Amino acid sequence: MRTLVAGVDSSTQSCKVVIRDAESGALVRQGRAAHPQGTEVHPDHWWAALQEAIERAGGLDGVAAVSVAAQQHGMVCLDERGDVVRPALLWNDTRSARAARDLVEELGGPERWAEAVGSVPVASFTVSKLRWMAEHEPENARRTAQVCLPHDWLTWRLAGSPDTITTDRGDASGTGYWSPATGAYRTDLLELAFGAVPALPRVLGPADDAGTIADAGIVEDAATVARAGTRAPVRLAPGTGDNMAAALGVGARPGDVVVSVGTSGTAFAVADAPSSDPSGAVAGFADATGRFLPLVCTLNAARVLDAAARLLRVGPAELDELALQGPPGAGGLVLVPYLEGERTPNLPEATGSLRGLTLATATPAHLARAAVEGMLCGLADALDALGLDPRRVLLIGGGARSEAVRRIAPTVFGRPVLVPEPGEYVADGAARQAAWSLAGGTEPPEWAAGRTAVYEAAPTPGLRERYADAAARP
Ligand SMILES: Nc1ncnc2c1ncn2[C@@H]1O[C@H](COP(=O)(O)OP(=O)(O)O)[C@@H](O)[C@H]1O
Ligand SMILES: O=C(CO)[C@@H](O)[C@H](O)COP(=O)(O)O
Repeated sequence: MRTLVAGVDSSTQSCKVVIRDAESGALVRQGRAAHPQGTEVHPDHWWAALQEAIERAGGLDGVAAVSVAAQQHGMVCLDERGDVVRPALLWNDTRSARAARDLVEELGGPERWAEAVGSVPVASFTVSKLRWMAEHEPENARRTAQVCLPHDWLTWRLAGSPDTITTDRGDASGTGYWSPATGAYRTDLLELAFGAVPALPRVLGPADDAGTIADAGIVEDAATVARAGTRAPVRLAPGTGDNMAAALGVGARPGDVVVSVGTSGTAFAVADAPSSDPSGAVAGFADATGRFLPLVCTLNAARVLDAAARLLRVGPAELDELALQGPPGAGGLVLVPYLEGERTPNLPEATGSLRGLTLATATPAHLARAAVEGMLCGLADALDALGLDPRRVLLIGGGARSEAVRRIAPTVFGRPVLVPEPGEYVADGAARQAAWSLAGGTEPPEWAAGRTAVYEAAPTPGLRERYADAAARP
């Protein structure tokens, strides 16, 4: 009988589960469930969505190992008994913007942070959220005995909430108090931010053992339980942050840049050495293979398309049609997509804007085109900020399902774009990590890569310049 592995992507908008053959990587079954809206969410909702997604994927029957990847940075605080202290503040919650600015100043400037942990904190980082809580909710801060991240918490719940919580290098690198260069916590920075040092998860290596799923870890129907009988223990892999898992899922190699159009927009690359950018644009994360993952993140990606579709009262397919009908450059109409504030550039209080509106550009097609182009201009800036000359640019994430995004991306990026078959690359990366934890060894198992479509088009003259001008003058 073949061995199966399960990969979980507990990201901002939903939880996805894929079940794959551990040896070949072939997809066997999958399921998903929605997460609530909002930038603070009680972790119990993630737990409920995980159960639902597992059920929709046909349960864990035959699965030998599970790995959970999840949205990065979210602050999950637990009390002495392991109960959640308050709803988690997510990566896209910007109330901690001032706390981040204060922390940068208190340590002596952005260079000091980049040197210490590879990244300069912005509102998204866990360290900034902890400072916000210490200042605004002292009673919750006092009750906080442990701090962990979304994937740590879900893995721990699957294990039946044992004494120790675990994490991995990738997710730890998004806290702001763990150094990818030294592989150690900087509890001095946590103390600076929070005024105390709560217990922190143990940082596991890429294919380490994070325990086994407890019987109570998954809700299963009676028939499945009866079929399973005395089931072999289901191993838990370390899990990781969603971008780290995406890199593993898409098989990113040095020389590739991956651009993900999810709730966040990210551009990242696998690197052999740690990075540190004092400008704060590039976060110097660790990856899920023992390497590193310099990454630029925007707060506004696929939801810009959702917002444009809502304004135009159309669905995603019609938005695509409209955007492709609109002229390249949208006749000078520019949408600056700071709908949730922005992280790169660091403008947490910014709002979106529309420039170049004339009688001629006041059409649904121009607006749809400007929305896709504006969102992609933000990502092109992210790509440029990495400072690499990539061999391949791979486009993934929910937004890459849009034909307009796929066809317009090369006109904005000024280079060909490779689009892997639409899929759940974060969950796939987690599944590959689960297979790796079963097989052992120093590298993840080789799984056959799917088909990749190449999109090529001439760059649209003046587009990036008009966007830069509009973004600089909100
Ligand atoms: N066919 C489609 N066309 C355009 N956008 C799509 C399509 N399918 C999904 N999306 C977009 O995918 C987004 C979710 O992307 P996803 O990567 O799953 O997000 P996350 O992982 O952050 O929860 C939605 O906001 C939606 O805009
Ligand atoms: O904050 C970051 C990266 O630093 C985000 O990329 C989050 O990890 C959320 O990811 P998605 O839900 O958009 O995939």
